Amino acid sequence: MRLTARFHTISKMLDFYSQFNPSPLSIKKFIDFGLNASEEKSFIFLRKELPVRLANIMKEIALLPENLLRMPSVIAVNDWYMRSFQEILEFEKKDPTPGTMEHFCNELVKIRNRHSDVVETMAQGVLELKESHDVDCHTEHSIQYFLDRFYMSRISIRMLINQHINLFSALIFGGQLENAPGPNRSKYIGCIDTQCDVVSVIKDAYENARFLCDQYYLASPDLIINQGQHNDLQKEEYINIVYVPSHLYHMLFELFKNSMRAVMEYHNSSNEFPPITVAVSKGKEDICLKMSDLGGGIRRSTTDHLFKYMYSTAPQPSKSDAHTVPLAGYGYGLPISRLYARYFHGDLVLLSCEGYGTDTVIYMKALSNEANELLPIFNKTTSKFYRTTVQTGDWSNQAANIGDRQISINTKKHQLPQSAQEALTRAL
Ligand SMILES: Nc1ncnc2c1ncn2[C@@H]1O[C@H](COP(=O)(O)OP(=O)(O)OP(=O)(O)O)[C@@H](O)[C@H]1O
Repeated sequence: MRLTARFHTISKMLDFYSQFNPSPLSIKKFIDFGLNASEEKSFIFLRKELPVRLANIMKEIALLPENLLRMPSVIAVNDWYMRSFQEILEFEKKDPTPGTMEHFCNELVKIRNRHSDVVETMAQGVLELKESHDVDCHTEHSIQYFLDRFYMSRISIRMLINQHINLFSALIFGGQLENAPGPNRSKYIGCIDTQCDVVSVIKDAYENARFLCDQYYLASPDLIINQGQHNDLQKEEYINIVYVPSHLYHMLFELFKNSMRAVMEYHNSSNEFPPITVAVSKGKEDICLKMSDLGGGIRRSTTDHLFKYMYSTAPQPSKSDAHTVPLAGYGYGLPISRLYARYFHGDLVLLSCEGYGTDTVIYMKALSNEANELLPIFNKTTSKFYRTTVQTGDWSNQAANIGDRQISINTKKHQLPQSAQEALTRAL
């Protein structure tokens, strides 16, 4: 097919599939499906659901600011999405024969590998933009909105692909998780651990972060875990959750790295490093993990920026690092961890006291039927968002309200003369 004709067909298919809303699944649904796993059902579901999720987010890529779309890394990411979208559409009308389903599984492995560097590459694209252009408020606002949705969509697509591959790939026996430790295999349904031992994931993440910390600072803070006494439901020794352990590990590892860095830097003149404490509790609604450090805390004015993709206090990685040190210094640790928490309707909240330390709480839904996927939907509201300019602030600090944060801008409004302002202040 000629190139323009093919482009026309893809864009028609994108229009078609983006009309559908993605179908969010709960952890319970993933489990129920996995227990009576039918490859044919999964194939039929995914050959529609994957193009729907891809098309929904690809329509948003097209709405990004022109400057960003022209960055080489963004062009590369866009190209991967186009290819993967097309490859899945090849199965649109095929009969679910064993051969077709095996081919489908192999294609999913190929797609998963193709997209493994998407986070870093997109981050690189944003850096390329920052280096070559002045980024205005509106562009920054759009990028923040987009990246939250784009990365969330990616988490969800990888979840679907991983479940299918883990359950049905001939290469992974018995549909179990590749790296599940031997005796634990039966607890896994795809990549979900039905009895995920929260404390062992905490210890695992701590040990790996501590390894990095020891290498860099030649010392590291100890870990104290408090659990059980806050356990609202049953006074069991170990708190278990039905969850994706790799997601929990990702969040904890990022938080440990941050806390360790803060503790080591804040107490650099002494040989004593206060421990990091993690409290674990199980309530009726949530399982909560609170990590507390005495690393000197964060300024309140900085806290507003911590979940922004365009902010990091760590040095930016050089381009040559992009494939060797994943995410190092992109400043994506907190925003991506919060997406993992929110993906199944949990959350990640940070509260800091400057001059003292920081508490970070991870919330996870305690009930698997309430742990529903949170997915971005492409619709008129989405398109309108990218077109809307930043609104003029209506508080005296001349700030524009943008979602849950504030950005200072210059308003065009005339100010009262100094004497009138003083008179007004006195009158009040
Ligand atoms: N517990 C903490 N104590 C003090 N400062 C913190 C803490 N957690 C985060 N920060 C500050 O927030 C910034 C952003 O953290 P984030 O994890 O998002 O990115 P990063 O650590 O800079 O880079 P990356 O995680 O991508 O390697 C950190 O650079 C650090 O300055």
